[in-house]
Amino acid sequence: MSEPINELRSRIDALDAELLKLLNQRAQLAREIGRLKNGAVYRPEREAQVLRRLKQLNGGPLSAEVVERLFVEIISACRALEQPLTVAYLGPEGTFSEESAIKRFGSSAERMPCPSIDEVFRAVESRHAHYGVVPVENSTEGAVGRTLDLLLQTPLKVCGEIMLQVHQTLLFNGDSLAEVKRVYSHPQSFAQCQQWLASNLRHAERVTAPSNAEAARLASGEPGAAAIASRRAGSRFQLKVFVENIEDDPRNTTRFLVIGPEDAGISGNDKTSLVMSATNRPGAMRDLLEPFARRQIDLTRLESRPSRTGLWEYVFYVDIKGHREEPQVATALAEVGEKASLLKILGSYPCARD
Ligand SMILES: O=C(O)C(=O)C[C@]1(C(=O)O)C=C[C@@H](O)C=C1
Repeated sequence: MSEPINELRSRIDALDAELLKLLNQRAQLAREIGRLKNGAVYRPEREAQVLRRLKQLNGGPLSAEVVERLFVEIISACRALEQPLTVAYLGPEGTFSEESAIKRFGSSAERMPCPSIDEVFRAVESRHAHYGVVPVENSTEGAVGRTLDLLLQTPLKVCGEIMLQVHQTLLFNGDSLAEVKRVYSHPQSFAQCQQWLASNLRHAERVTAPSNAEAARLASGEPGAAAIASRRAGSRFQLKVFVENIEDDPRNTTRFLVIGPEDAGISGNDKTSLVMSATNRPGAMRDLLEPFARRQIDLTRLESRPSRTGLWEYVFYVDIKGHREEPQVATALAEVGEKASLLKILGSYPCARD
């Protein structure tokens, strides 16, 4: 090996030794914090602040995204020294839900795949898992109705959101697209790849599966079968990545919520999720939202769902900017509470995008 490379490598060795020492010092401090804590070990607001600060400090050449990924792992390892956490998600392994759970909790948290969104809620409610990760909306396909319905009923709180750019991959072990006789996928993924399928796989039979990972599993055992799923699912079931990024909208993003026993403290850039309903009279909804408008509190989302208590009655899912404990937000919420026939505060949590 050439002299300059050896010289650079020995500098890397020295830095690695220094990094290792510093990482263990950090882990030791986290452990001490863990001993002083009463209550939850996981503090979403603090983790959001740590990541935000580091991304601001970052001078490169590492990108903000890489810095975030590295420090999520460091925090994950430190957190696990305080207490090992179990995170339930919509399984099986290889789903986008699993990817989003890793994106937030890192790989030192234990993961519990669940067969349905209902089971994720149940696992956290029964304390078999500390936290749960559930999909709530997709930028192409809209709301995930089951999650919204369960949020209305659960005693759990929303303590985080995760935005995941969803890239769909055609996984196939053959040699050409002409050999694909059947495609397995989840209905949401089919919907996200409609144009690509219409132009490239018009003649293949489409078979829906309960999850993308299950689609990959089915395709792996059947010659002439392909799956639309994540790369992760492909490597889990030994399927070749045949075509990448086949989603119709390259910005295709799914938003997930983290549910747990408590919501998050104030991080300085937060959101609050609510469900509310108004009596059935003209202008009722406008009146309910007025306390937010008057204080210039941003609404980032408004979604209606049948209330299931009466025909043509609706509940409204609203996300606002700000934390429920911030004075402006707290007084607006109190006003809304007086007017609404139902107001449930689902939780406050750090915004996923700063
Ligand atoms: O600051 C804390 O409360 C810690 O426990 C430390 C730490 C970290 O590693 O930075 C770990 C877990 C918490 O969720 C937040 C931050």
